[in-house]
Amino acid sequence: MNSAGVKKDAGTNGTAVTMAKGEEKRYLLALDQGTTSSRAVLFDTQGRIVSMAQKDFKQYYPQPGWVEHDPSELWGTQLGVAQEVLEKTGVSPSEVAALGITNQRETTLVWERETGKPVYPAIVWQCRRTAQLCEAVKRAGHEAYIRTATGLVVDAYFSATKIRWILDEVPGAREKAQRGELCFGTVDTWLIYNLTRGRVHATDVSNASRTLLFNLDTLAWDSHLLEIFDIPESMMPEIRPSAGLFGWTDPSVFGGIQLQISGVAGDQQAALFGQRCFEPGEAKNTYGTGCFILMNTGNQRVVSESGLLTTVAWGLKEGKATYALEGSIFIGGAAVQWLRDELQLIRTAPESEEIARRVEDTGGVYVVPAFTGLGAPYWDMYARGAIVGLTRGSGRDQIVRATLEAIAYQTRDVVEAMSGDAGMPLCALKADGGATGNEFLMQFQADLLGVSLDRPEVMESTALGAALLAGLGAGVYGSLEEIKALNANAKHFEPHMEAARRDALYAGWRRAVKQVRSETGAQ
Ligand SMILES: Nc1ncnc2c1ncn2[C@@H]1O[C@H](COP(=O)(O)OP(=O)(O)O)[C@@H](O)[C@H]1O
Ligand SMILES: O=P(O)(O)OC[C@H](O)CO
Repeated sequence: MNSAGVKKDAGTNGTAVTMAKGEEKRYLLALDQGTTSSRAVLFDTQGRIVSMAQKDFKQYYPQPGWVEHDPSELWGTQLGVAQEVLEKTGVSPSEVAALGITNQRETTLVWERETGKPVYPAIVWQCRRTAQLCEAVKRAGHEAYIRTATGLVVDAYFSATKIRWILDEVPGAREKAQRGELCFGTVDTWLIYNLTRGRVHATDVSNASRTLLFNLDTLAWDSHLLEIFDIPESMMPEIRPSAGLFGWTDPSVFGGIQLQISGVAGDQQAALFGQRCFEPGEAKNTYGTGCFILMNTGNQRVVSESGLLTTVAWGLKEGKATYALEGSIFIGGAAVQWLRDELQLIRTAPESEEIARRVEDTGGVYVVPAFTGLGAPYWDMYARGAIVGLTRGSGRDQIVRATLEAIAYQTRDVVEAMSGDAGMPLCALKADGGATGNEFLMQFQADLLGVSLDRPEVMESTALGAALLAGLGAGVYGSLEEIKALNANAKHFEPHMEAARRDALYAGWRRAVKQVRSETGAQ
């Protein structure tokens, strides 16, 4: 590790910056710009959390199905927490070796290149306003090309139709874009632009791979896709590896000190990196409101037969990428919120664990939380939730337990699809996210998959991933092996369930899912 401060780094304009002798660069600062809050986490170079700060910001729902964020609030809250975490720990920015950025993905911003003024609010990944535009793109026969080139599906989730919407609907936007006066960016790009006071317009390969405009083979913007979505190439940021120098923060940002931004990745990919899933077949599941499962597939871009997404996990060198398969589950921890808020069977989320443990099993009860349809591998948007297998003896304990188990069953559905697509079995699962506090769920998950599950001590995998990428990009770490060797204490859950019981339980889940499928989805 190179933490002593006598090395020379490339400065703002490629000039050499020499650190003062004896000045220790002992910290890495991660900015984690999420869907509901901005966080800053300060790590030491061993990957341990020193301190963190978090601030929520407002969600805007201007019409049913529309979701927006205020770009100045994203930047303002993110800057605020970054400054706060340094102030409250008394760490000087000069002790920070590098800054990493991770972010909610796909969310789309368009601003004026010269002034930095957004032409419209940020259109959030959850926003459905461009669903019809997606239908039109499919009707025009572009679906097969898009799926092959991008590894994604034609859906309002991704950035391309959101950019197109802004160009079509904001008066004057298309003309300005054609004159090269507008910049598009996902949230990482917006933060980099502001941190460097407009000097850098760039993104990393993992974020680029979520736009529907990026070609997974050439690792560049795809001119045919830009044509399909009618987006001028001049708006697009430069694409860089996830680790390496993006630029230096403006002196005005951190009290006269310039920090190098040297790690950038979308939040799910950063979590995969933070969990050190560096080998093909290694996977992580983030158990939050929904669940996001990513499996490293190495330098092989796997085309899914089961509707999973192919995405760039990260790129560590120009022209190179590590790929991943991604499957998302719409309702994960949200099912526990439903138990608490709608059914009022529990008072707090952690209470679900104690209640689930009161019974040996659910007595054949399955909860299928298809509240908003079923995602991968079913893709049945008309399926709806159900509680099946009720008997006279079924009560609160069984329903609570079955709800937690449903999170594990859905994970197994995705993992099976992934292993089939990738032709490689899952070797172990790394877990993070709020619901991993539930040890009943963690053990049941290991049992149901028949593989071990690790829950790291440092729960902030996303921020850690950004910090480690930044450390790698800044030369604090020399290799992935060095990162792997850092202390990564985890609680380990070994599978204990017999295979016959595991299979019988899972078969029951598959039958329950069948019962909730819509006629359209079941065909
Ligand atoms: N002990 C617990 N048992 C089960 N679910 C939990 C527990 N603690 C939190 N959760 C669930 O985890 C989710 C919050 O996790 P978090 O990672 O903060 O989500 P997000 O980042 O999606 O907002 C909530 O849906 C909550 O119901
Ligand atoms: O901000 P999060 O953690 O909800 O993550 C959002 C995802 O990146 C959306 O694809």
